[in-house]
Amino acid sequence: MTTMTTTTDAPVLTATGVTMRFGGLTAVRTVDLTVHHDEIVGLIGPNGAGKTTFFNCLTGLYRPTEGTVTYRDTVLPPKPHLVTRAGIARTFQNIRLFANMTVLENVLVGRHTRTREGLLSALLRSPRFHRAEAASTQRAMELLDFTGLAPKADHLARNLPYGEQRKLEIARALASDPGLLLLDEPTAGMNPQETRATEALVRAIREQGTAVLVIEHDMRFIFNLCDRVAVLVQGEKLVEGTSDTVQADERVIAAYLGTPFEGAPGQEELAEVEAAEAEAAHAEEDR
Ligand SMILES: Nc1ncnc2c1ncn2[C@@H]1O[C@H](COP(=O)(O)OP(=O)(O)OP(=O)(O)O)[C@@H](O)[C@H]1O
Repeated sequence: MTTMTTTTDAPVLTATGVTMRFGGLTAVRTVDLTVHHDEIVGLIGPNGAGKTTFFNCLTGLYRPTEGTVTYRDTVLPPKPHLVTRAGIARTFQNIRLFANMTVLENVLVGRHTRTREGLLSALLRSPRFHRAEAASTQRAMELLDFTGLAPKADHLARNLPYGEQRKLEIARALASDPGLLLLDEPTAGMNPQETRATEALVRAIREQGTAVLVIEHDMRFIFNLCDRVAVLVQGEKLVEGTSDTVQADERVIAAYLGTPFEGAPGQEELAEVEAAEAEAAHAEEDR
């Protein structure tokens, strides 16, 4: 298991020079990013900008071609289970629940990295195993309460409406008691009411002591919620700053937000951005 020394003011996440190449394509290029324990940080950018690839580097699904990822004071090995155990949990862009398991069981699955009981103890169904199981169930129920899903604990995950399935993914991720939660498009497919509820949930998660890094295309969600926003374009961090700074940045408007503003970039600059997006779209088609 990874050992770590925890200091209160160290960032929970420090990504340094993270680069990910797939053959000739550099999906993420020397990206630095920090997240502190009390922050909600947004990661935005056009389709194909490298946001999910960056998440995959942070969570050990990909071994970055270059760079390091540090959780508090520990450099993380690129292994998902070690990253989870260290304190980083995530949700995915496409819902990944166990459809035929109950809501409670799905959260219990997320608890396993925090359960120390070995196989032998489980097979013998020792008193220690029963105590651990009861504690896990209690924690899972607390999380279902927290996310508003407790009344549906016994329902099959596949029978939940879409917005609740997304909430369940968050509850399951929280079951590993993370210090940092990564959310990949948590409001995709949600109606405005569900989106506002998710906003409140993310704030509550931060208030409970878990920092959040969130990828989202809903700009109202991002700018309402985030203390800081980083913008990726073609794999590179274009701008990072407060919501106000990022919204007003001409390069971000040109490359992503696309809202007309005074002193808009010239045709040449816009053509460059369109070409960049077309290139990213071709790369996607070629996958
Ligand atoms: N496993 C892979 N192999 C090859 N290329 C990949 C792989 N994963 C991603 N890419 C490419 O890397 C680039 C970044 O993709 P990524 O999915 O990270 O973008 P994104 O910003 O998350 O996009 P979206 O907002 O559409 O989810 C794209 O050009 C994509 O085609």
